[in-house]
Amino acid sequence: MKKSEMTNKMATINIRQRVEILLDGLLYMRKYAGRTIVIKYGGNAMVNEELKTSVMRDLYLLQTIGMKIVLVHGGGPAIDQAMSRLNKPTKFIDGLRYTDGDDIQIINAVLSGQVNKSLVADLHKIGARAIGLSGADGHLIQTKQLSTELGYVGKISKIDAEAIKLLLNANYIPVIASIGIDDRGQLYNVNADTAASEIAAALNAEQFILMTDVRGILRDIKDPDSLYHELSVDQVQQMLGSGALKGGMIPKIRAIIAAINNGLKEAVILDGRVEHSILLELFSTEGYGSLITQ
Ligand SMILES: Nc1ncnc2c1ncn2[C@@H]1O[C@H](COP(=O)(O)OP(=O)(O)O)[C@@H](O)[C@H]1O
Ligand SMILES: CC(=O)N[C@@H](CCC(=O)OP(=O)(O)O)C(=O)O
Repeated sequence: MKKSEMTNKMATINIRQRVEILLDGLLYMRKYAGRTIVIKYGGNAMVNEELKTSVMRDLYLLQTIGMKIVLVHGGGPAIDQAMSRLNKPTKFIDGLRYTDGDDIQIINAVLSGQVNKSLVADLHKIGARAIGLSGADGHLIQTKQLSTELGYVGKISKIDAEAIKLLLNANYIPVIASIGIDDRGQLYNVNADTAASEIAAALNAEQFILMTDVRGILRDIKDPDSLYHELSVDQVQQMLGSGALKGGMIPKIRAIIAAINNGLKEAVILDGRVEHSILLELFSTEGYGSLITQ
């Protein structure tokens, strides 16, 4: 066979494969069309710029094929950097950052300003329409003080999802920073997993995806192959009690349990370091991360 014939044959196979992939995907596109998907993005999964653009492209694709995408973000590493530039010590109590009167100003600037607008800019760069909000806008994330010990760390008392719905109906991707506000206009620092969980429940989302820097829930934290593909909410509750989950995984699992108790069918913990992990999760029967079900 001549070289040009070989190339033509390979091109045909590639096109065939592409068509088959599209047809396979159709089933899932129909499943999620018009449905709301809340994605929590933050931590170390958000640090790599190339990966960040790739995640934004996946979100744009999902929106283009008819899903309502809501992006809720944290930015712990960006806050750490700002604090260290300003020589401010950082203290965590049970995974939550002690936040004094100065800190909340810095954290608001980093999350609502720097991180939020950089995600909006990334979405804009690839052609998506996004609008950045903090939880203070449209009194979206209404909070009270969680405890005096933690300073200005907020406990969510109510989500007013009106602004999100307006943006989704106008075909924007809302990008939401995890800052809360109380009745007197005081801002609060809110854990982004918790904010995303409450927003997912308020929107009655079809899917709640938490992107992080591990494959999902691991039996042995040092062994990425020990991934739990599927767990029930009772099983993860037991794991919380037995100490099998540590550090940042604890607020994540608590957020998932709360979302499911508030009526969500399921949630997924997904590896934000792997390109297109969202598409691999949503467009396959096997999934890709750890699925937690009712
Ligand atoms: N059983 C477990 N399976 C997976 N990760 C775990 C487990 N227990 C603790 N972890 C830790 O939780 C971390 C994820 O939480 P965190 O770093 O706070 O994420 P993010 O910054 O994305 O919010 C993982 O990097 C891992 O070190
Ligand atoms: C109260 C509290 O701890 N708030 C978090 C908010 C940011 C966050 O949750 O960011 P990640 O999702 O990147 O971890 C913090 O100050 O780090």
